Amino acid sequence: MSSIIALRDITFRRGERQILSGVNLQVNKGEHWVILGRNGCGKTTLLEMMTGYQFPTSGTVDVLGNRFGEVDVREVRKEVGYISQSVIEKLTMRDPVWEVVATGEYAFLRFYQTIDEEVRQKALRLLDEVGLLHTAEQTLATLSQGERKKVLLARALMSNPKILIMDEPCAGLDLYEREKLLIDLGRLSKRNITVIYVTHHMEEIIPLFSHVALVQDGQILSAGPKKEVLSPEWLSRAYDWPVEVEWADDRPWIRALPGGIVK
Ligand SMILES: Nc1ncnc2c1ncn2[C@@H]1O[C@H](COP(=O)(O)OP(=O)(O)OP(=O)(O)O)[C@@H](O)[C@H]1O
Repeated sequence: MSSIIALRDITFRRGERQILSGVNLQVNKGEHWVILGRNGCGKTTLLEMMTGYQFPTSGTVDVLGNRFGEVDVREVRKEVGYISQSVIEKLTMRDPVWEVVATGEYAFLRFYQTIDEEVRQKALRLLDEVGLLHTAEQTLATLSQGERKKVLLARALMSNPKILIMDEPCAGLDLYEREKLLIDLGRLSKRNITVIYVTHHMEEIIPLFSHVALVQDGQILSAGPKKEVLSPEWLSRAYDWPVEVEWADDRPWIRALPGGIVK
């Protein structure tokens, strides 16, 4: 099995604060992972290790066979799509939607250069795939939160990434917008792409996902095939709260039990 991402013996310190310790996580080809854990446990920091935006204090990070620290991280990043609220905040709300998507083709925003017709057509095709072709000429500002997330997905796919990393893409979406976005994410199984997904909501773990990592206080509490990891025992430990898990439509649904803290 070939490794897409391998984090080995990672520790990450910031001043006095130990943010990650003893983290080992391997993502293989054909797997799609969800990372879960309480606020502040280190999920986003783990994603930053994978994208090379942070370097570990000790340990190694290999992405697509490249060891960070030994290669030009910018080259590796071309193969990695990233979707998060911070990416939306960097986009210009006054730009037409098709142009926002098209700029995903380039490693930088090309304010002063014209976009090739070929690139424009590809952007329109991807917009069509997420059901937003009719918005192509509108400005990004006129779209709903859910539509903006879909634009971000189309934009991330412009560069044909091998890995797609998503940090809470469904945050703030209503049930309708969430389900529509999840349908688009489900279609990623047809692409040769590895998905890494951070969320606080178990019901977003659609059948696409094969594996789950539970993070607690900067350590991996449990990691492996989703049905093994998403047990009431592991989840109750990860969230310090007793829970029950029910599977419906191959998605886990969680019920928090009354009664409080598990220790
Ligand atoms: N620059 C920094 N300096 C010190 N501590 C930091 C810094 N950045 C993050 N941290 C700490 O590292 C811990 C992990 O942060 P991280 O953002 O990875 O958590 P998270 O699991 O993604 O949280 P959330 O679910 O709330 O988004 C937090 O306790 C945070 O306060």
